[in-house]
Amino acid sequence: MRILVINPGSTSTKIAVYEDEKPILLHSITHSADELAVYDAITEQQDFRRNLVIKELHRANIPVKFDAVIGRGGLVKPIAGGVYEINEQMLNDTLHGCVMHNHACNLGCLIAHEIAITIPNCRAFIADPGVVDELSPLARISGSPLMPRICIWHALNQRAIARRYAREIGKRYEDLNLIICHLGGGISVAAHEHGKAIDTNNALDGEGPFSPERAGSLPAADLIRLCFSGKYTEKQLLKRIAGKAGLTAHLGTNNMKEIQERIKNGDKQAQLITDAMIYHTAKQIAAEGAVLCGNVDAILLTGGMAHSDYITNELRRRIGYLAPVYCFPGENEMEALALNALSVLKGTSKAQIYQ
Ligand SMILES: Nc1ncnc2c1ncn2[C@@H]1O[C@H](COP(=O)(O)OP(=O)(O)O)[C@@H](O)[C@H]1O
Ligand SMILES: CCCC(=O)OP(=O)(O)O
Repeated sequence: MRILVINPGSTSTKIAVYEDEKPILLHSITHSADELAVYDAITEQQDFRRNLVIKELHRANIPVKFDAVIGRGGLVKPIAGGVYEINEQMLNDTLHGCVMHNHACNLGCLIAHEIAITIPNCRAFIADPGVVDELSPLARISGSPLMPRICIWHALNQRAIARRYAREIGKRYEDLNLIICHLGGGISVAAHEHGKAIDTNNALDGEGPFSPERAGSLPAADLIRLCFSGKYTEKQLLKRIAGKAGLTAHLGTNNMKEIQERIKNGDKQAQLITDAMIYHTAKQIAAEGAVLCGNVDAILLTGGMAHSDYITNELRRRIGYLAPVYCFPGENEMEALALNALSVLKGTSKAQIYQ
């Protein structure tokens, strides 16, 4: 079986082709904040990112002929984890959903569908999208009944890393209590209690630590004052929450490798802002420790920034008291998506229907 995997992130587009379990292509294209700034809405990037996928397949001499195309799932309605067949309802909710969130992962479903319909007998899927919702009743309650908490997080990678860690230590994910911190374009920190993510910050909409391109938690009253100041449009202010926020707002780049170079060259501001991001991330990890009443088997650090020894060592210094800390730099998303699609194609599992 040949499977095409498409994973659009806020700072990258990742492409893979699998021949059953074996990757025959793994490729990641990095996008600078400037390159993406020309697009008003994320959905406007569909042609640009689809063309990158097709170009890469041509470059690698791989014909556009697959048994399935699977994309990173978008921000549709809150759903249970698992594999979903892409359908009209999902496409519609991705494009015009009542709670449409502007994030690159929405393109995963749109591009997977767009490519799959050009290939005879090719199925199109998504798996474990960022709206997988397993929050506990307590976690849903915020201080305002007008705004209950919801979660938008790196469900796919967190679950894949959790299962990988459990396998490595010879245990079941369902028997462990884990705190997993994904350090990507956004940062999500979740408390996994016996295989369920019972609490996580909303990594997109302004909750938790700031990140390469997210503001994280902000002073709410100041935000309201800014909204009514007449100085900004709604679109501009939403960009200040996700897109032109966090490291991008403070330092003009979402690229942590570049920021580390600046720090090496003595840039004190870059050092201060990076340290602040680590500080707030550590606080979020400690908060998830309280969710698990301190019964934490391990803390797992993953995502692109987990490649940085400076960041992981500083996090370890601050939260190592809570549980042993292990690093899984990068992500396991491409393999997780491919194996999810394969298991449906082989009939080992069934694709769920999005409604
Ligand atoms: N080797 C590395 N060292 C430090 N930071 C890195 C490294 N590789 C990637 N990053 C940073 O990780 C962040 C992106 O993480 P990633 O998980 O790929 O994000 P996304 O999927 O959200 O696009 C960026 O800030 C990027 O610069
Ligand atoms: C969909 C929310 C998870 C997230 O923040 O993803 P990125 O780090 O890829 O932006």
